Amino acid sequence: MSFHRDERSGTNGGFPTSNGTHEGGVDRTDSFDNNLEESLAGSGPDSGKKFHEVFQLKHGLYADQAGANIIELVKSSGLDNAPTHSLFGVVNRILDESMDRKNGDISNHIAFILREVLQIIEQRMSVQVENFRNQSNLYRAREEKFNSRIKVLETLAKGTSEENEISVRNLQQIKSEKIRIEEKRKLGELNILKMRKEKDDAYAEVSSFKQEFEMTKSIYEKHCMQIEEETREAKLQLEKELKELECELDGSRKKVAQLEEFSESKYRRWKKKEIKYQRFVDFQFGALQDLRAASVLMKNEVLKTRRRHAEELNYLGGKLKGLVDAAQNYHAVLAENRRLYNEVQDLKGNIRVYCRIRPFLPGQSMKQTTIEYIGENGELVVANPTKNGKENHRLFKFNKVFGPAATQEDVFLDTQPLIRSVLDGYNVCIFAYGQTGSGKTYTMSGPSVMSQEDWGVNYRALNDLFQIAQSRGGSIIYEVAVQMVEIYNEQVRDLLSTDGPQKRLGIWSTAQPNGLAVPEASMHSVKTTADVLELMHIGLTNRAVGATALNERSSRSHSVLTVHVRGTDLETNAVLRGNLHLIDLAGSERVDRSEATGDRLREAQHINKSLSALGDVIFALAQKNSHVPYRNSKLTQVLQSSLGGQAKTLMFVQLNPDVDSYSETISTLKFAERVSGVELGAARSNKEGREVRELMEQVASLKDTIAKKDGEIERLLSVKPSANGDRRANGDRRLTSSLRYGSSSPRRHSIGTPQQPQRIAGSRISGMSDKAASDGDNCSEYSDKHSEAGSQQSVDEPKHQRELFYLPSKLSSKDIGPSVDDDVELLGLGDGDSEERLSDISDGGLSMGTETDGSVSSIVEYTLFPETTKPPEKSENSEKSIPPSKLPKPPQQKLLLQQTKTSRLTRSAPKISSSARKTVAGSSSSVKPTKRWQ
Ligand SMILES: Nc1ncnc2c1ncn2[C@@H]1O[C@H](COP(=O)(O)OP(=O)(O)OP(=O)(O)O)[C@@H](O)[C@H]1O
Repeated sequence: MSFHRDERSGTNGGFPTSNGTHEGGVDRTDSFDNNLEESLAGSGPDSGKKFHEVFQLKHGLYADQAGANIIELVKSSGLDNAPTHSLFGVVNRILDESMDRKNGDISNHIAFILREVLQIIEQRMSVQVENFRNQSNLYRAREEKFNSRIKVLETLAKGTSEENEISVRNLQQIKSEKIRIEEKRKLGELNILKMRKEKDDAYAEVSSFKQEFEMTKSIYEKHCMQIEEETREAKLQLEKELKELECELDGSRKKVAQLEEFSESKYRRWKKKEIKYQRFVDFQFGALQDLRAASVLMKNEVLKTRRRHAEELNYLGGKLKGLVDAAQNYHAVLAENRRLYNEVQDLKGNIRVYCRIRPFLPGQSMKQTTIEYIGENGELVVANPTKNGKENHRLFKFNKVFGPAATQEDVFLDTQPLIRSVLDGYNVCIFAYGQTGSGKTYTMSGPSVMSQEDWGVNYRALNDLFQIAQSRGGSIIYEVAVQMVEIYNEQVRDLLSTDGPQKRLGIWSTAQPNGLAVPEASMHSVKTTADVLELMHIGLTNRAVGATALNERSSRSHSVLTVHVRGTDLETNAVLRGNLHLIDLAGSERVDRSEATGDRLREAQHINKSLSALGDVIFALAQKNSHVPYRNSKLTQVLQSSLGGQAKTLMFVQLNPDVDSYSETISTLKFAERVSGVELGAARSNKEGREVRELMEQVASLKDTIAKKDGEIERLLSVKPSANGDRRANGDRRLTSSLRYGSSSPRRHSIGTPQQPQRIAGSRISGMSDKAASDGDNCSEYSDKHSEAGSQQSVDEPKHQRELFYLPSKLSSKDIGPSVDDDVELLGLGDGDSEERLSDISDGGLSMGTETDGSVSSIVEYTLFPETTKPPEKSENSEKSIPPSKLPKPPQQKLLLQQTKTSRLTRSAPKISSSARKTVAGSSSSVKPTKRWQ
């Protein structure tokens, strides 16, 4: 549907203009459009404006073409002024688009526009109809007017013909005019009809618009309702949330209120405090002022006091200097004390032999004892109760003899001094020797570690060591570590190894200054006795034990516990190193008596061999041999650092009093007797320091001087003519002897100095065993010389039975008397060669004191100690030797003092003084060579 101009006629249908005149042509057509536009505009500028405003408000929402057109239209002329056909065009487009889109939102606005457009069209239509009605009335009025004129004119015509003719012409004109108007009227009516039709069509179209609009509206309303519903729900939700928020807000408000209240109260409190502090500060300030004043006073006072103190300090300084000097002296005195202490130990002898007799064990009460007498000063008389005869009794002398009743403590009391020496930097070796079951383990370890009373030397020694170390803590800091090894079948095993004693260990070939003979053996630092107990428990558990006929749990190995002590002097930083070897030797019984065979026999052979080597070493040391056969057994290798001129040695000789063990007892005692006669030289502390070096140098120069003088004397003596007679020669020799061994000369020599031995070659010198002969080239060389010397000196004994005698240091030829001089001469003491010969006594000249009949095994022939050897006693007991009248009188007067019978020294000096007797006392009372020495 569209409104459009009649282009063909170019008219607007002949409608009258608004001013009531009939205007033809173009003007009238334009006036229709103008009227229509006017009518649109006439519907009210307000409505157009309103419409325009609505679009102004909403135009942002219309992005479609229709909206754009409308906007364009409204912008250009306003809706009210828009031509009707434009309006219809707009309406058409809107409807087309709304049909396509079905958009509720757009339809709403379109509906609004359509309503506006339709209202405008209706208004225009009604205006048009009104116009047409007015025009029709106007035409009717004109028609009536013309009709009245006609009547007038007809009247006039009748009056005059001329006038008539004019009137007729006018009339004709009027009639033609009338016809023309009539035509126009008819055309107008036709136009009206046409317009009415158009109007009906427009109405129909509008109604369809309305329907569509209603539909769209209902959809839109539904949509709106839905939106409203959603909005309501959202609103409810929001209200709910709002309420919650309000609740929270209330809570927060309350909290804030509380906080505010709290902070308010705090603020009040702080305020109060501030006031209080302010007062306090004011008060303090006041006090400070007072103090300042007081401090000024004090300062003055202090200055005065300082001056006074300085004076006093000067005074005290003077006094303190005296004290420091005294303290230094104190240290010197302490050192001197220690030196003297060790000197006393030295004087007691660096090798000591204690004999301990085991009591009979439960069940042995009926047994006969071999112990006849135990003297106070170390005498021991043994006898075989099954045999009679005076010669059956034998007297031995040791440093100490502990009877069966002696307790562990008694034994340790005499051992204790050596422990202190370890802390002074000496090497100490304590070992127990004796046949199986004689109590070696009992003495060294004790029967049980549970009670302190039972503790043996080992535990007590270490306990003591810790105590002394602790008491010296102020001046010397000690570190103690232990190693424990076992020598079994000539194999060294670590008893404290965590892997058990399986691993064989190597040992140093030469003695190490740190005493570490077995470097591979694990070293365990110990701080308390408890540590030691724990370690020794492990060690004893690991120790190899085997069963023998003599002792069910007899140890068949040597166990060596080595305690390494390192002390650092806090004042001088000097380092002291001492080692303590505690050895529980394997049983020394004869192989044949132990009924050993197979493995046991092999064990026994190894044990015998190592004990024999021990004896060899001790005696090689005694003789100051240049070669000491340490390497002949693992035992001597391990003990090397503690068996020598620099060490102190203590041997426990363990005896089984049972008569069945008599021969073992004798054998053991002979070995011990031999050892007790050995002088190893003065022990030397392992103290590293300038002092020691200086002393060494001093000693060396002294030694040179003495050697020179000795040489001179020898030379003088040798040039003296023998014609001076024996007596004179004797006198010279006496002089020599006196020079050499005079009572004023010290018996022991200074630290580590290889001294000329103070000894006399005896009439019998022990032979050398096969084993010993094999002890290196040196040994054989020495043995040859030795044999030669022996052959020269032996007078009434077989060549192979040679003996070595020692003259006590304080025993001068003068003391002994002429007869002793004779002996000295006889023994070749005055002969320069004698020294050499003495030192030539081979390493192998000694052996363990095991007796054997030689029938069991050639290995046991290592028993090399000659029974006839008579070493002099060298300990302090020498000086306290028993006078003949006080010699022990064993019960039943069984003891026969036969020593003079076989001892050359005593035999040739029957009236020898007590000091000479002590030599005798130190040897066995009965001397009889056995086939072993052949
Ligand atoms: N002085 C003593 N007092 C009491 N009992 C002792 C004493 N000496 C040793 N015994 C006991 O004698 C027995 C043997 O002692 P022990 O085992 O010490 O001998 P051993 O010489 O070490 O033997 P082995 O050579 O087999 O090791 C043990 O039962 C021990 O308790």
